[in-house]
Amino acid sequence: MKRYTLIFLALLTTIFPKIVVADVVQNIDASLDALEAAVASKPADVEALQQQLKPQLDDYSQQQKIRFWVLNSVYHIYQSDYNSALEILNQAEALSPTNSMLTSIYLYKATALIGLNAFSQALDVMERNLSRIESLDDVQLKASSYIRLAALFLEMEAWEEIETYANQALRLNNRQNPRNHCYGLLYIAVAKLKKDQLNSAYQQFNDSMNYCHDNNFMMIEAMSLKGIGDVELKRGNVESSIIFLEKALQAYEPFQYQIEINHIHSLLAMAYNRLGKPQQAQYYADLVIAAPSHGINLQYQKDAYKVLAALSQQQGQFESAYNYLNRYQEISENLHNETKAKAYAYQLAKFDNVEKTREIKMLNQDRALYTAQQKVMELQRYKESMALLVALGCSVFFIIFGATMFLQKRKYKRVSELDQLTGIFNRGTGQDLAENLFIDVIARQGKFSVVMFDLDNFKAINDTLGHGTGDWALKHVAQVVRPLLKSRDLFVRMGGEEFALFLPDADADVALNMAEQCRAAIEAINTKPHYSDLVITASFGVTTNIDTDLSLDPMMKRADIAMYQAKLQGRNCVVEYQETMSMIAAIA
Ligand SMILES: Nc1nc2c(ncn2[C@@H]2O[C@H](COP(=O)(O)OP(=O)(O)OP(=O)(O)O)[C@@H](O)[C@H]2O)c(=O)[nH]1
Repeated sequence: MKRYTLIFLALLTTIFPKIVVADVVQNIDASLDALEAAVASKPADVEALQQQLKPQLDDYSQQQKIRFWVLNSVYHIYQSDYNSALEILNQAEALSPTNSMLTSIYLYKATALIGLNAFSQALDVMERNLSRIESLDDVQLKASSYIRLAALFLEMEAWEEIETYANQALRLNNRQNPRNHCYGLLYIAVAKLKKDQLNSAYQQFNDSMNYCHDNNFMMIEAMSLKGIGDVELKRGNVESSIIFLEKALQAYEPFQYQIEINHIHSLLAMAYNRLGKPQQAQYYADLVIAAPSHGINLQYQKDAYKVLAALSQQQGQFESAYNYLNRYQEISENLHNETKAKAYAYQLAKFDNVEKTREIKMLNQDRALYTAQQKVMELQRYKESMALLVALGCSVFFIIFGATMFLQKRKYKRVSELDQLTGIFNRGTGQDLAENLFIDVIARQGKFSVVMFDLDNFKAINDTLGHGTGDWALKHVAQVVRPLLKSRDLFVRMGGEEFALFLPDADADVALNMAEQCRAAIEAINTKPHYSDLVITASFGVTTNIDTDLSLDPMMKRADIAMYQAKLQGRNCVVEYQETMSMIAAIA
């Protein structure tokens, strides 16, 4: 049994919640309570109890089964049968234990592994448990788990870790659970004593002694008393040391905690020897030597042999002094080697573990770096695709914008080219287009005719029926003329109530025919539904190109003269231009 295993196992009662549900459950729990008590204090009864309980296992709930197996494993740990303990704990772990029970299973596993000096594996288990503990939401469960972890580090004599986890537990526990607080204070005190921080160790033991006394944790109070006695002895306050050690001895009486009692005996032997009280020193030293010579007892027996050697020397019994010293030397060497081996194994395991942690940390850093790089690349890709998207969007926008602009422009161009009232070409555009058409025709030496017409008495329409009626008439004139034209013919509103037709490839007959058709169509406009008194007619002047015509100007002039002639002839008629008409026009 390792030095502090008993302290750790003393925590056992914290791990099993007492469940009171039904009679059967209660009976099973009561049996398990009995087994637990036997494991802790009556090892002789354990096997019999186990044989009694095993046949009923089928009636157990899952958690009761787990409790049974864990108690079983603890018994094996007490018996130093660590391999069996590990086997049973693996069995219990596979049964889906609760969080609290799983913490116990891990810690008992670590205890068993420490027992086997498998420090690296023990640390592994403890690490695994630690990461589990850290993710627990239940603060109390977390605090209890830290306390048990500190107890396990006590077993490994890892003083720094004890302080770390005990402090952690105290902080989380926040004095809520007196047991956790009590054990936390004790562990910190032991760590300080082992680190030779005697003043703070004294203070800490004092705190744990008072607190544990007030909260009825008598065994921890007894351990604290022993701790103070130990500190006082180391500080040279021998009388005070004896007072505390005697008190501790008394406090341990009810528990019959033999290993602890042996320790106190060895401390008292040393204290009385230093105080110059050989009889008492001899008495306590003999008690220690009488205890079984194994495990932690050897540590105490070593100290006792040293005291006995000193006492023999004082009494002049040099031979026995020599023998005691030899024994002392022998145990010292063994313990030293064991301690050295243990410290070496532990440091190695710790180093391995630190290395592993460092490696994991590095791997995590690499992973973080890789993830960051991926993110940057993703961002880059995102940016690129965004840029592409924006470029594409811009292109689409500009295409749409361009097309819209083009259409708008075309629309405005057309609007600007057209007469708004009638929808046919206005004078400017119509004349330009007609010029091009004319050039094209004369280039081919073809015929080109111009027809000009003007609505008759339009002023009267406006004056009598209003401008609206005038507009209506203008629109309907355009409407009836347009369908009569060929595709290349141009229909132009020259201004007011005057229109022109530019007819490519049309000789005089074609043009006259066209003019006549238009005239008839205008005259035929049905005005009745709207304006009963309205009659719309137009006078037409027609001319066709001659060899001297190099542009439309002279032709338009001639068509205009012919149209004037049509007005003169009584309106609503078609007149072809004649040479003589120029002279009449000139006279007029
Ligand atoms: N309702 C309307 N009237 C217009 C428009 N443009 C010009 N006019 C009118 O057309 C009339 C032209 O009158 P005149 O030049 O005297 O000729 P007319 O009355 O047709 O007489 P004749 O040509 O001799 O038959 C004027 O009263 C103008 O105001 C227009 O877009 N709408």
